[in-house]
Amino acid sequence: ISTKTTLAGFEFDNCLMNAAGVYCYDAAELDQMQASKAGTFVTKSATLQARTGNPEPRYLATPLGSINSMGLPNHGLPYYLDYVSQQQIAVPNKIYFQSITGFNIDEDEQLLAQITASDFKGIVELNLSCPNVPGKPQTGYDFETVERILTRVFEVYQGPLGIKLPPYFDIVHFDQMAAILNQFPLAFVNCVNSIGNGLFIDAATETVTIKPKNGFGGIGGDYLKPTALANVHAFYQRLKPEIQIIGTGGVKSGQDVFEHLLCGASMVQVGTALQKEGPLIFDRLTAELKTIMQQKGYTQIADFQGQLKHLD
Ligand SMILES: C=Cc1c(C(=O)O)[nH]c(=O)[nH]c1=O
Repeated sequence: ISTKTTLAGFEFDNCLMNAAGVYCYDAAELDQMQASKAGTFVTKSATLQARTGNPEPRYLATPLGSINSMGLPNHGLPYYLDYVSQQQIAVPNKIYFQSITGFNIDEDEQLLAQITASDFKGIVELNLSCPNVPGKPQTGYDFETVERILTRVFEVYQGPLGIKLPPYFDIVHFDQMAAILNQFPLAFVNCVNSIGNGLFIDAATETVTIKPKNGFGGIGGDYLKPTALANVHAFYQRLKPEIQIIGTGGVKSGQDVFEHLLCGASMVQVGTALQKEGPLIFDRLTAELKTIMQQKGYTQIADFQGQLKHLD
């Protein structure tokens, strides 16, 4: 039974990896991802300059998931390009993901120019959905800006590239966004980032639980899964077949992985549960997925990928 997958023309030994932002901030965390059963890793979204991020407390694990307002803390793009460059030598024949996010279209272009000038051979994940930079709107909810950014991106960058989207909650938005994305040679669309600006409070102390933005932060975990599956399936149904789907959101069991694949994902990312359990989670998720496949008589992901049945 194989859980390998293909994305952007590359084969990965396992269809599981981390979600950007989790276990990918520095070399120590990325080394743990590299040593895990994950098929590959994505770096923390990188900006032109290193950032310390928002004041703490800025992350809280909750019984059903997590809330975060990290504020894009990262070591800056050169740090991650150096790390991936080393890994491309240390562990060759493996493709890595570099997440990037600019604060405007010119910064996106500068980030991509740095990647082009480097020896990076992997896949770029352009984050259009960071909900936690005060005063910065969710690019993914501004359709005209998304179209403008993608037009510029594909004018300047020739390598494999996909985007990380926020969750959408309206069928019309799936239609409008898919119509925009189908114009571009995207390798993939990653659905979804956290649900922006949720609020988790402590009734005992009558207080919010994270400091930034008066306690408002991105929501992950169990709360997110139905929305994540809907976004995966909606874009799987609407996008041209050349644009694959990465499924992210609410994955903490082999069944959750199976559901994302059934909805149309080609790769599945793990965030909140990885943060809680650590990289050994990939051993457990892989084993649980294989058990489900075996019970159903499947030997490879292609046997069931995207084949969610509707009620006619
Ligand atoms: C890159 C910023 C993000 C952050 C963050 O750094 O606050 N948190 C998220 O849940 N999603 C993001 O995309």
